[in-house]
Amino acid sequence: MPHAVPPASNVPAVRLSGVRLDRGARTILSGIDLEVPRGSITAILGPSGSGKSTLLAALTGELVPAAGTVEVFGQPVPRRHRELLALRKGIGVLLQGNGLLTDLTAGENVALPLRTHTTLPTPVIEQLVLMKLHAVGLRTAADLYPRELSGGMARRVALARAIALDPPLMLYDEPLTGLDPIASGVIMSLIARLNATLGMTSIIVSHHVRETVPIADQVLVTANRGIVFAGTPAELEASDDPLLRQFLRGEPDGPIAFDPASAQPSARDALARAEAAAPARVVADVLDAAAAPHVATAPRPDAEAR
Ligand SMILES: Nc1ncnc2c1ncn2[C@@H]1O[C@H](COP(=O)(O)OP(=O)(O)OP(=O)(O)O)[C@@H](O)[C@H]1O
Repeated sequence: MPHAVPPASNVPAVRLSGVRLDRGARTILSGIDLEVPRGSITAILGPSGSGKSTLLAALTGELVPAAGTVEVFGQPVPRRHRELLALRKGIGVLLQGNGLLTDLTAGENVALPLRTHTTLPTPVIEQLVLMKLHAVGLRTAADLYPRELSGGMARRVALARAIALDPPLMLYDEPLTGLDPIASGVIMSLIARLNATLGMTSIIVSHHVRETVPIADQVLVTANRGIVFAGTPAELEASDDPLLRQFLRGEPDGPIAFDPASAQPSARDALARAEAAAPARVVADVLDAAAAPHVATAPRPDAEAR
């Protein structure tokens, strides 16, 4: 399979070189050079409309760059449909809308990618489903329907489904939208825990600066059609760049031209919500109560089966 991940390699999980991304006639991002090391967590922050989701779309091949190259695990993102599908099997995606099918139970939702993309026998799939639900602290929720789940539980089921095929790369687009502070803390802890335990690489697009930055190894900030910051959380914190300070403090005036038309939850709102975030201890208690002592890992279906 062209996009099987080499078992041990120094090739970064993601590499963009000289990338320009257009939407129609508009250039959304240009001159993008970045590397995402394997095993790391990268947070992509930035004002509304600055191109964070567009960047993710380039990684999944949904958006073809107008210039430059995008590589995932050392392979250029293909354009041919068949090869693109193979690539996408190795990329788990969690979107803010969850995308759970309402007439299927939590377990059936998690089983969906396994049934679609593998030829594993049903008892094995059932076992894998339980392991994935166990990994997000919801083993006992297998028979519940989405309407019977809280927002936080539904997000965790969606996460279990996103990791069903053991993707080496996970993309999260606003994983905290609509969640209360405690559920947000649980999700962020799970993302960090799964990344470490399952040996994945994670990229998180988020407005939730305070919750996202602490679990990140690398932070990227998009603004003004480019990446205006790439560094560690400590470097972000220490930066006195007026543009970054404006964004992090949610100030409306400054070097970032906020587009009022696309002013969704402003950075200020996001920071205000983040201020109310649950103390880490509460989050840890919830996780400990919900999750098992360790995250179960599933045997990776072989490349042919996927
Ligand atoms: N499918 C599309 N077709 C045309 N324009 C698009 C499409 N998707 C996004 N855009 C435009 O591209 C720009 C960047 O959008 P994008 O969603 O990448 O920003 P973002 O930083 O993720 O924003 P937000 O934080 O509000 O989600 C916006 O002006 C948006 O209107």
